[in-house]
Amino acid sequence: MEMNSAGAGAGVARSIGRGHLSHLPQRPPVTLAFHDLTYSVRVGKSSKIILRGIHGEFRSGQLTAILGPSGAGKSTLLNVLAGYRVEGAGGHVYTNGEPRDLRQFRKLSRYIMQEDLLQPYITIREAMLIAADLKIGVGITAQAKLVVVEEILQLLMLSKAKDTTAEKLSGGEKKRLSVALELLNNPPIIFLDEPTTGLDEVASSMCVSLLKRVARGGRTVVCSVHTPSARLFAHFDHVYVVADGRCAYHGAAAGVVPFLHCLHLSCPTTHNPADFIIDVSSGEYGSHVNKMVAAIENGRSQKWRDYEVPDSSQELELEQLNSSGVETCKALKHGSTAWQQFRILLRRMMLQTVRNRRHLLLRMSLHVFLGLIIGLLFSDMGYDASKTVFNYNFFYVCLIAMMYMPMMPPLSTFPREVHLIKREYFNRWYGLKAYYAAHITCRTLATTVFSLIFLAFVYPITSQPMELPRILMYTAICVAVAWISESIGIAIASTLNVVNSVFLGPVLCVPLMLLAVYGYGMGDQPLPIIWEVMRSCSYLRYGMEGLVAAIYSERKEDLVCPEYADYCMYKSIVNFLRLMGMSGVSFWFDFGVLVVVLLLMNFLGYYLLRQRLSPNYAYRSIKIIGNYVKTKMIMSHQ
Ligand SMILES: Nc1ncnc2c1ncn2[C@@H]1O[C@H](COP(=O)(O)OP(=O)(O)OP(=O)(O)O)[C@@H](O)[C@H]1O
Repeated sequence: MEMNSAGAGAGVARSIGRGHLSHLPQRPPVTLAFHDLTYSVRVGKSSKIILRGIHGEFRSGQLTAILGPSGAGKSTLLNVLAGYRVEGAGGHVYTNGEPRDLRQFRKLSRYIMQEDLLQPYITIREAMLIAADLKIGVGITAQAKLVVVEEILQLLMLSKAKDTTAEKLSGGEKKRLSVALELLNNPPIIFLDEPTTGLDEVASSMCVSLLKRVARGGRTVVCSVHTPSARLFAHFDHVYVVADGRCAYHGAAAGVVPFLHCLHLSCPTTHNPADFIIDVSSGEYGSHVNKMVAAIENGRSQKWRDYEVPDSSQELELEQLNSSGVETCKALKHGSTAWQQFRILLRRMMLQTVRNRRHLLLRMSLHVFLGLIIGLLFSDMGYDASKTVFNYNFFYVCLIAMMYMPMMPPLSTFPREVHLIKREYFNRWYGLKAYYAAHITCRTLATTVFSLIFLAFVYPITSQPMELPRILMYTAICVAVAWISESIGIAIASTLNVVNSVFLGPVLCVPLMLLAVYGYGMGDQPLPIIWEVMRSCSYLRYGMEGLVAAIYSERKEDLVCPEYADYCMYKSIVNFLRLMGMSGVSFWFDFGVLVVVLLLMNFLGYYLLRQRLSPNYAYRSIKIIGNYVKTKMIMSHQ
């Protein structure tokens, strides 16, 4: 079995070696160096040091592996170097010998995270073309983009699966697609967090071989790897071992065994050198970490760096790829304008929405089902003078349906989407404004269609007035409430995870629902100012007044008192409105307030999402205060 997989792996490596990336724009090589790098986090009252003044250098054209025992700080090092974690980091980072400008560096580097965050209902080919439109933009023709995409798919051996949607891809294919998407504008530095985790031996070998090939094109490729096999280990040009936040080895992969030998630690010939150095670093063979850190000077020593002379043919390839048409670093900005990004993202979101048939069907059935149930519960009550209060309740039930149904989907799906946006936004696929505008447009369209389906059932079944202006006004208020509720859902889900979002959303609705109807039925008697203020905080209140205004305002005729009823107390609409304290309601005022609330909620959602992706000083301060209060509360509780 081992033999077979080894053979397959070698075959894969050979075939990858034949791939080309000639159509990609050429970039200048970037060597990344770091001196005295530290990273600490606050844990309660104290701070925990994760990286302890380490040094190192990752060169262009080389594939670097960051190894180490679990919890040593590999991912943290990758996050800090990629600029993904900035707060709590110290030390100096240099690119090509110059101090790193983080803003500029983010344009140069791409970070492929451990999770395969892909759009599930989009095929590989579509995903690549969409990414090409976003990243390469209109600078090249559609035909040229196709060539670039085909070239990368071939290199990453994804051509056979190019018409398969991402949800159906194997683990290895998903990983390769993540890499392929980031290769599109040929970044000079690529960071990968554990690209082989979850892959079998052959898939891991294929993945690392292609990364080596990508590196050979003049890129700096750095990945953290969990216990690589001996064969996988041999692919790496450079190995950086982290042990308890310090550098325990920094040099050529082939130098690991001689390095350990110099420290009187002999790796048995049958042992995988990667396993051995990780075992030694984790203290399994005694306390040797200090010795290793001292020998390698916490990463400063270059002694083992060039232990083996690099292959000259590889050098040649590197030369060729970087010899002509090199674009400047500044060219690595967004490839498309905000308007183009909006259109491309909207197309992608529409595709996702339409292809998620099960979800669409579920939402549709739910709206039809609730439309029928609510309609039948309040059937024919629209003109019935003996049921005026029930009709009023129908308005309220309509609002609650229009609040919950659009709010729940973003609460459960958007937190995951935020992770995807994080990756794409961090890797500079698009601007957040374009994304948010496309997201709101796509969601709004779906919500409008579903709300109309719901209203198409309840309005006629409950015998509301069949006058066009009233129908339009009723629909406008319901749809506005649905949009606001959806925006609130998005704002909550922009900040919290699924569990907390799904808890907070419905809980938050309870006071909104209570405040919406508090004080109605007391006539024109004024409420205490505090209740007036609190009531005005619930957008549902404006929804309620808007619906009442839509159906009852300026209605001259009385409602019909059925024969079976002895007495109809609320036959006169004017009297009913007076009793409810709603005599002066104005549709346009309530609709106007709802529009303002809608705009505010959308701004809030955008602001929270932006802060989640790149928090500003004020937001960070609020978080620190929040954490401090939380810690205090926990401590006082103990
Ligand atoms: N925000 C944080 N708060 C507290 N501790 C943290 C935080 N981030 C990381 N750590 C700790 O820092 C150490 C290094 O974490 P890191 O994820 O970098 O390890 P790793 O080497 O990648 O581990 P693994 O191989 O298991 O993924 C761990 O002990 C982890 O618990």
